Amino acid sequence: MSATIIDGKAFAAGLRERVGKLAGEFEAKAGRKAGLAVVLVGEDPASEVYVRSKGKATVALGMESFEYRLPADTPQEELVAMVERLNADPSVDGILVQLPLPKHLDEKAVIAAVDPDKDVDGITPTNAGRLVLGMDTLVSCTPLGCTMILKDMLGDFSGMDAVIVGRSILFGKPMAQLLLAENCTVTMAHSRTRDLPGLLRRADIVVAAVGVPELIRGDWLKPGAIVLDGGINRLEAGPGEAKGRLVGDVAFDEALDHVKAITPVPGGVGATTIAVLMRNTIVAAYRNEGLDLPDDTL
Ligand SMILES: Nc1nc2c(c(=O)[nH]1)N[C@@H](CN(C=O)c1ccc(C(=O)N[C@@H](CCC(=O)O)C(=O)O)cc1)CN2
Repeated sequence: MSATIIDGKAFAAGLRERVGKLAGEFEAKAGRKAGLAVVLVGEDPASEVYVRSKGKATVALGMESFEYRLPADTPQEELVAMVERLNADPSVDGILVQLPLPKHLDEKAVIAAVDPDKDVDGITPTNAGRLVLGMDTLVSCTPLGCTMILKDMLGDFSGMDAVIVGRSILFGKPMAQLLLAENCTVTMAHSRTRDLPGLLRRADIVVAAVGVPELIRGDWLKPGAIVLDGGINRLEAGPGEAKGRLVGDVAFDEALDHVKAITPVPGGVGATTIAVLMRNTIVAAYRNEGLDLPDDTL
């Protein structure tokens, strides 16, 4: 079987174009640009890259970017105080605290300090609860990107068996809620799951977000499955390589022989994350100004 390789970059480009138009219309209506504040604590190299890309994308789409870089030893109270200042700032529509935070910080308490109306990560207790209750809310970017891709590909996927590997607050848990809302039969697998190959062999949809390079082998997958790989794992650099290769949680080359469609790494669901963040920011901006979003294309 020759699988379709799902192009996350093309999906992201289309979404960015729609967000850019809405950002221009927002500025004309509100008399100001929509604004996204990103807070980075410490110097994790991957986080630095993501934060820089978020700032660039925000500006490129005609929105305002506010970037805050705090030292790795920032005390909890200082970080929470910064979040509270951003909550009160009317030029800020979206707030994102880049994760992971340094170990001494209480991640859950910091997230809980974000105003749910500005929570463009969709992970405050209020927004996580709203998602569970099936209410309209801001939703974590990568799982929302996965759901948008599935809707584009399949339209209706009611009744399909979906297995999610990984139970993080940013990915696995919101992904499960989104697939439940689409009437999938959802199973969550994780590090203590006893028979992962057995579960996966029954899955029409597999979403991997576990952070273990190429954990999921091709012959664990049901023929004709759709695989969304959210793993971004950098392998050790080989001889003569400056950097190791990026691979997902699924053994991609093996999977190609089994599945109907699969996202690559890089260029798959990870590549949609920042475009969806832009989408969440413009949605938050319209809502925060009490404006109706002009169309349904987001
Ligand atoms: N507060 C948050 N923190 C983190 C999130 C998040 O959604 N909110 N997600 C990840 C990191 N992340 C954004 O922050 C992110 C991950 C991946 C990509 C991306 O563009 N991936 C590319 C490859 C990138 C590369 O070459 O390294 C791809 O998969 O094609 C963007 C953003 C954790 N933290």
